[in-house]
Amino acid sequence: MTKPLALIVDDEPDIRELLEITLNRMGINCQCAGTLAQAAALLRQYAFDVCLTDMHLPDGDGLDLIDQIQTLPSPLPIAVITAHGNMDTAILAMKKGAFDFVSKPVDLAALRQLIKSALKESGDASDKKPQMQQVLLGESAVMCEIRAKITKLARSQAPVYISGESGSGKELVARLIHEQSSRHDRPFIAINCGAIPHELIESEFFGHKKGSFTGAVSDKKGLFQAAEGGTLFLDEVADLPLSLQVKLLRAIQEKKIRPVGEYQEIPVDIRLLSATHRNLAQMVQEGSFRQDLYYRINVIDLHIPPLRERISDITLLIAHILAKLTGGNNPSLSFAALAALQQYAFPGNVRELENILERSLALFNGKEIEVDDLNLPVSSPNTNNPADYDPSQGSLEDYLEDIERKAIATALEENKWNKTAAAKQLGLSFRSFRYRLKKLNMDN
Ligand SMILES: Nc1ncnc2c1ncn2[C@@H]1O[C@H](COP(=O)(O)OP(=O)(O)OP(=O)(O)O)[C@@H](O)[C@H]1O
Repeated sequence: MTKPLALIVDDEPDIRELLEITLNRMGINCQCAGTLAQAAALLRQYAFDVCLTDMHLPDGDGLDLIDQIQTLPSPLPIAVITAHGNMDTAILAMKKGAFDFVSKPVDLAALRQLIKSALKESGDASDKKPQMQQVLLGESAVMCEIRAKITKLARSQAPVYISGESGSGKELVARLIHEQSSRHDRPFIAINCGAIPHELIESEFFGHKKGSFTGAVSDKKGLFQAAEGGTLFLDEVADLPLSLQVKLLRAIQEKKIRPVGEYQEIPVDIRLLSATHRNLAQMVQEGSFRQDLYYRINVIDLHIPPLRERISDITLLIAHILAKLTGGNNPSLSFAALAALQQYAFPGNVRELENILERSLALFNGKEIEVDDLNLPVSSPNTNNPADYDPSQGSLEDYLEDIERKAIATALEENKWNKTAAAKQLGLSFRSFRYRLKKLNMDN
């Protein structure tokens, strides 16, 4: 088996040597460069598996090298070495696509861990990825973009902050990032930060030592350690008490935790993902969420739009949810029921759609799900859609045709007028799509 090859870029010969010896001991061959120009020459000459670079170089900085590596036909994981405490540079580097960072003075154990993860990542890119357990459905342009982003983000260690309304799919997105990452064979630990009593939260996160407080009858590992090597998903991160926010910030910055009642810090290797349906930026302004923590967890921001803003995804979601609930024996939905769902604002997003369909299955006549079976609350019309039906303005048929025309026009536009793709997005066969175009005089 050929040994992996690393590119080390640092202008200080002593550091280059230390890094080279450390990597050689891990069975990794190295090429070293003291400047950006030398690094560029080596990148043209060799196929590297990983790159480790200092930030300050005589002819530029590490960020330039990140840019350069992103333009390679198959970009390799690049990690940056930052000055101690300079998290801003580390964040900037990760925003630009760096895999991870390590701060000076370089902790060799942390460096070895980082290099192992990076090599696993570059190896996994060519290996077969695991079969996905979950799917993020939706053919709207925004959902296609989110899927592409997930694939890209899975290759990095950068903290991702997933925003979006309740039930819009934030946890699903977090699981997908984990499943597609090199950490997929390690734990994915999801914590609902709002569900843990404040007095227990520190011990839940970081663990505790026996006797450190009443009730601590034995040593206990916390969730950070449970997620070792994997991903920690902090759901409802806005609910974290301020006292824990300081400790979390330290854990992220130092990549170390200290269990309650313990003197020694323990290194931890986790990928941090977080989410909330609340407006975290506003909470920072109000002083109820620490600004420094906000910047650390929000290195990459991924926003999931509410379902009412991607109505074209509804048909696909309905088919998927009904198949899941009925084991593939999908009942059909009347046209009016579908139109009613397309008109609905879904304050609870996809989770609410799941609940509505589950309830309707208990109520429908066994043939077709009708509007009444949906039991939709009357108070939440979708303001992204045409106004409520008013019989004085025309027949129901005209009204429904209008909705259909708008849905088709949107799908065509989103798919750059590709009819096959538009039909797929709407969950229609091509034949039925063509028929509708003709019926609505949209086929010219
Ligand atoms: N695009 C999608 N494709 C398939 N299923 C989805 C999609 N979006 C959401 N779901 C499903 O909807 C349900 C709610 O999603 P999820 O729990 O990820 O939402 P959330 O935003 O994390 O909610 P909360 O803010 O309440 O924690 C789950 O069953 C999830 O699998």
